[in-house]
Amino acid sequence: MRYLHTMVRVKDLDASLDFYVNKLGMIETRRFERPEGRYTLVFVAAPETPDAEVELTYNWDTEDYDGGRNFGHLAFEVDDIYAACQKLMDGGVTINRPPRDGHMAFVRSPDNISVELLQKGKALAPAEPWSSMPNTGAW
Ligand SMILES: C[C@@H](O)C(=O)SC[C@H](NC(=O)CC[C@H](N)C(=O)O)C(=O)NCC(=O)O
Ligand code: NI
Repeated sequence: MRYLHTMVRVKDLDASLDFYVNKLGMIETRRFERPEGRYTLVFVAAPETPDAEVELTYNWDTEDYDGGRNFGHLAFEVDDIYAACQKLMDGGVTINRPPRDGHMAFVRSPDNISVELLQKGKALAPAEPWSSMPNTGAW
Protein backbone atom coordinates (compact mmCIF):
# COMPACT_ATOMS: atom_id res chain seq x y z
CA MET A 1 0.00 0.00 0.00
CA ARG A 2 1.25 3.52 -0.78
CA TYR A 3 0.17 6.79 0.78
CA LEU A 4 -1.17 9.01 -2.05
CA HIS A 5 -2.62 12.30 -0.86
CA THR A 6 -4.64 14.31 1.62
CA MET A 7 -7.59 16.25 0.20
CA VAL A 8 -8.55 19.64 1.58
CA ARG A 9 -11.38 21.82 0.29
CA VAL A 10 -10.40 25.43 -0.36
CA LYS A 11 -12.60 28.52 -0.72
CA ASP A 12 -10.13 30.56 -2.79
CA LEU A 13 -7.93 28.54 -5.14
CA ASP A 14 -5.60 31.43 -6.02
CA ALA A 15 -5.06 32.32 -2.36
CA SER A 16 -4.41 28.66 -1.54
CA LEU A 17 -1.94 28.21 -4.41
CA ASP A 18 -0.17 31.41 -3.32
CA PHE A 19 0.19 29.94 0.18
CA TYR A 20 1.15 26.35 -0.69
CA VAL A 21 3.31 27.13 -3.76
CA ASN A 22 4.70 30.67 -3.48
CA LYS A 23 5.03 30.81 0.31
CA LEU A 24 5.41 27.23 1.50
CA GLY A 25 7.50 26.11 -1.51
CA MET A 26 5.35 23.26 -2.89
CA ILE A 27 4.98 22.56 -6.60
CA GLU A 28 1.80 22.01 -8.63
CA THR A 29 1.89 18.43 -9.92
CA ARG A 30 -1.52 17.95 -11.58
CA ARG A 31 -4.72 19.89 -12.24
CA PHE A 32 -8.20 18.68 -13.31
CA GLU A 33 -11.13 20.89 -14.28
CA ARG A 34 -14.55 19.20 -13.91
CA PRO A 35 -17.16 21.59 -15.31
CA GLU A 36 -19.77 18.84 -15.07
CA GLY A 37 -19.19 18.72 -11.34
CA ARG A 38 -18.40 22.42 -11.07
CA TYR A 39 -15.09 21.89 -9.32
CA THR A 40 -11.34 22.00 -9.88
CA LEU A 41 -8.72 19.71 -8.39
CA VAL A 42 -5.14 20.93 -8.06
CA PHE A 43 -2.54 18.56 -6.66
CA VAL A 44 0.53 20.05 -4.96
CA ALA A 45 3.56 18.37 -3.41
CA ALA A 46 6.86 19.17 -1.72
CA PRO A 47 9.63 18.96 -4.36
CA GLU A 48 11.47 16.18 -2.49
CA THR A 49 8.34 14.04 -2.13
CA PRO A 50 6.39 14.50 -5.37
CA ASP A 51 4.30 11.37 -4.75
CA ALA A 52 2.90 12.59 -1.41
CA GLU A 53 0.37 15.12 -2.59
CA VAL A 54 -2.14 17.51 -1.14
CA GLU A 55 -5.28 17.58 -3.27
CA LEU A 56 -6.79 21.05 -3.24
CA THR A 57 -10.48 20.77 -4.07
CA TYR A 58 -12.12 23.99 -5.22
CA ASN A 59 -15.88 23.90 -5.58
CA TRP A 60 -16.98 26.65 -7.93
CA ASP A 61 -20.16 27.32 -5.98
CA THR A 62 -19.71 29.00 -2.63
CA GLU A 63 -19.66 26.56 0.25
CA ASP A 64 -18.90 27.10 3.91
CA TYR A 65 -16.42 24.63 5.35
CA ASP A 66 -16.47 24.32 9.09
CA GLY A 67 -13.15 23.48 10.78
CA GLY A 68 -13.55 19.69 11.11
CA ARG A 69 -12.00 19.08 14.55
CA ASN A 70 -11.05 15.56 13.55
CA PHE A 71 -8.51 16.91 11.05
CA GLY A 72 -5.16 17.79 12.61
CA HIS A 73 -2.48 19.12 10.31
CA LEU A 74 -0.28 18.68 7.27
CA ALA A 75 3.35 18.17 8.30
CA PHE A 76 6.50 19.05 6.35
CA GLU A 77 10.19 18.58 7.08
CA VAL A 78 12.24 21.70 6.31
CA ASP A 79 15.99 22.23 6.03
CA ASP A 80 15.94 25.44 8.09
CA ILE A 81 12.85 26.05 10.20
CA TYR A 82 13.80 29.64 11.01
CA ALA A 83 14.34 30.51 7.34
CA ALA A 84 11.09 28.78 6.39
CA CYS A 85 9.16 30.72 9.04
CA GLN A 86 10.82 33.99 8.08
CA LYS A 87 9.81 33.48 4.42
CA LEU A 88 6.24 32.76 5.49
CA MET A 89 6.19 35.81 7.79
CA ASP A 90 7.58 37.99 4.97
CA GLY A 91 4.64 36.72 2.90
CA GLY A 92 2.18 37.81 5.54
CA VAL A 93 1.53 34.36 7.05
CA THR A 94 1.00 34.27 10.83
CA ILE A 95 3.26 31.90 12.76
CA ASN A 96 0.86 30.38 15.27
CA ARG A 97 3.58 28.38 17.06
CA PRO A 98 6.96 29.98 16.69
CA PRO A 99 10.02 27.69 16.32
CA ARG A 100 11.54 28.81 19.63
CA ASP A 101 13.09 25.38 20.11
CA GLY A 102 14.35 25.20 16.54
CA HIS A 103 12.24 22.04 16.26
CA MET A 104 8.61 22.66 15.45
CA ALA A 105 6.43 25.48 14.16
CA PHE A 106 2.78 25.74 13.12
CA VAL A 107 1.17 28.06 10.56
CA ARG A 108 -2.33 28.17 9.00
CA SER A 109 -3.41 28.15 5.38
CA PRO A 110 -5.97 30.69 4.09
CA ASP A 111 -8.63 28.03 4.91
CA ASN A 112 -7.25 27.67 8.44
CA ILE A 113 -5.68 24.29 7.69
CA SER A 114 -2.95 23.73 10.26
CA VAL A 115 0.53 23.22 8.75
CA GLU A 116 3.32 21.82 10.92
CA LEU A 117 6.95 22.54 10.03
CA LEU A 118 9.58 20.22 11.49
CA GLN A 119 13.32 20.88 11.45
CA LYS A 120 15.22 18.27 9.45
CA GLY A 121 17.38 16.12 11.72
CA LYS A 122 15.44 16.87 14.90
CA ALA A 123 13.82 14.01 16.75
CA LEU A 124 10.18 13.72 15.75
CA ALA A 125 9.24 13.39 19.40
CA PRO A 126 6.57 15.86 20.44
CA ALA A 127 8.13 19.18 21.35
CA GLU A 128 7.67 20.81 24.74
CA PRO A 129 4.84 23.36 24.76
CA TRP A 130 6.50 26.43 23.35
CA SER A 131 4.75 28.68 25.86
CA SER A 132 6.91 27.12 28.61
CA MET A 133 10.10 28.17 26.84
CA PRO A 134 12.05 31.32 27.62
CA ASN A 135 11.39 33.87 24.91
CA THR A 136 14.87 34.70 23.75
CA GLY A 137 13.41 37.41 21.58
CA ALA A 138 14.22 35.46 18.45
CA TRP A 139 10.54 34.83 17.87
C1 LIG B 1 -9.05 12.55 -7.87
C2 LIG B 1 -9.34 11.81 -6.58
O1 LIG B 1 -8.19 11.88 -5.77
C3 LIG B 1 -10.47 12.40 -5.81
O2 LIG B 1 -10.38 12.57 -4.60
S1 LIG B 1 -11.91 12.80 -6.66
C4 LIG B 1 -13.10 12.51 -5.34
C5 LIG B 1 -14.34 13.28 -5.54
N1 LIG B 1 -14.10 14.71 -5.50
C6 LIG B 1 -15.06 15.57 -5.87
O3 LIG B 1 -16.11 15.22 -6.34
C7 LIG B 1 -14.68 17.04 -5.67
C8 LIG B 1 -15.91 17.94 -5.62
C9 LIG B 1 -16.90 17.58 -4.49
N2 LIG B 1 -17.98 18.54 -4.50
C10 LIG B 1 -16.21 17.63 -3.13
O4 LIG B 1 -16.17 18.72 -2.51
O5 LIG B 1 -15.68 16.56 -2.71
C11 LIG B 1 -15.30 12.87 -4.44
O6 LIG B 1 -15.84 11.79 -4.49
N3 LIG B 1 -15.41 13.71 -3.36
C12 LIG B 1 -16.23 13.32 -2.21
C13 LIG B 1 -15.36 13.27 -0.98
O7 LIG B 1 -15.90 13.04 0.12
O8 LIG B 1 -14.13 13.45 -1.11
NI1 NI C 1 -8.55 12.23 -3.69
